[in-house]
Amino acid sequence: MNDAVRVEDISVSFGDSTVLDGVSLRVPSGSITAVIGPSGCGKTTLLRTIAGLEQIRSGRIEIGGVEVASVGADRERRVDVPTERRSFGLVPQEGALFGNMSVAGNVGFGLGPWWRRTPGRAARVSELLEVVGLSEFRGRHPGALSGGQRQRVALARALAPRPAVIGLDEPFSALDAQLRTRLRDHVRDTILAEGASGLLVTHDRGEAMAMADEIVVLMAGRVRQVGSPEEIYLEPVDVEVARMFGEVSELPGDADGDVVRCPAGSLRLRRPARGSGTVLLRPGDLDVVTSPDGSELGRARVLTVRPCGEHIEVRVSLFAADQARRDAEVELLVRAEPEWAGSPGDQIAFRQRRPAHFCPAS
Ligand SMILES: Nc1ncnc2c1ncn2[C@@H]1O[C@H](COP(=O)(O)OP(=O)(O)OP(=O)(O)O)[C@@H](O)[C@H]1O
Repeated sequence: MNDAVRVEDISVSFGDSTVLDGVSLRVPSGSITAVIGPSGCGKTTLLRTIAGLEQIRSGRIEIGGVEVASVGADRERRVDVPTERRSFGLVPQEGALFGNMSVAGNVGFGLGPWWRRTPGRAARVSELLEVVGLSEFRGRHPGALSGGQRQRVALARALAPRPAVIGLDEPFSALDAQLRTRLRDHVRDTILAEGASGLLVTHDRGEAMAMADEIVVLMAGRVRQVGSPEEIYLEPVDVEVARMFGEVSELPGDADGDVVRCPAGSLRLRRPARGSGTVLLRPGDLDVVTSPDGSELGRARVLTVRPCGEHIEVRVSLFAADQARRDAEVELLVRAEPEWAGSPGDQIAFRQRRPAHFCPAS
């Protein structure tokens, strides 16, 4: 598959400070890649650099198979295609629409200045308003739209000139949770149906996991991990990435091939490993045993019970093997079926439901 975006080993600095340090990533054509990372890790800078709004100090960038930026090892700038000639449509944070133009005017602006009579301009604007479901709002001004509608106008404006790639910068951060969830699917479907690919930057793991085919974890200007949402959730490269992608229990362990010994017992591993390190358990990795059948790993005391719809999340405390060392108590998250009726203070048995993930000590 061709890549809609290919970023190779780019570095970007502001004065003395290096904000992106040897970053590489790709967006395969017809897919969406999300870049996720904590505030200040360089997400917006990365998007602006691909768009041509910041310059690289080294590396190279290709969009739609065309080299748009490149700096050689000798630091000589070889290629630097201006923003408007890169096939990249940027949807900035909170849309950044023109308040004095109508919805149709904003979308048409994506095709170039209004006085330029691009052939088929009116038809393309109508088509896009239809696609984003805003045909009846074409004459309105952005001030009279909801946050979600404004984002859809911003997306239509970015899609207007048929770019190879749409870059989305925290597109839903100003919207409420319900609307955010609905718009995710709509935006993903629209981008792909228009034949474009997407590069989403966000700090919201739910957004990245719901929208992206591939996730790039960026930390302090460097790529820490690249993988599918499932890989990053179940096999994070380290504890920091694991925590970023949801609740996780961290236990010290000693791995020996397919098995790791830890305070929760001897657990099967997803991948063979050796030596000491940290066992990372997602809530769905262990579950509460309601009818004992010999597969139990151990017993624990219930601390808290949290119903989550499809299942119940139960925080438990393991009984320290050594009764003299009560301070060695370990907390774990386990999952129970919705019909389970336990409460804090109860004793439960638990078993392993899914192989565990292990990060060797570095
Ligand atoms: N034009 C600039 N001049 C100097 N420093 C800048 C400039 N733009 C960004 N920075 C710095 O670069 C770093 C990365 O900023 P960037 O906005 O890319 O991060 P981010 O991951 O998008 O953060 P957030 O999630 O908070 O938006 C920050 O330390 C920021 O202060």
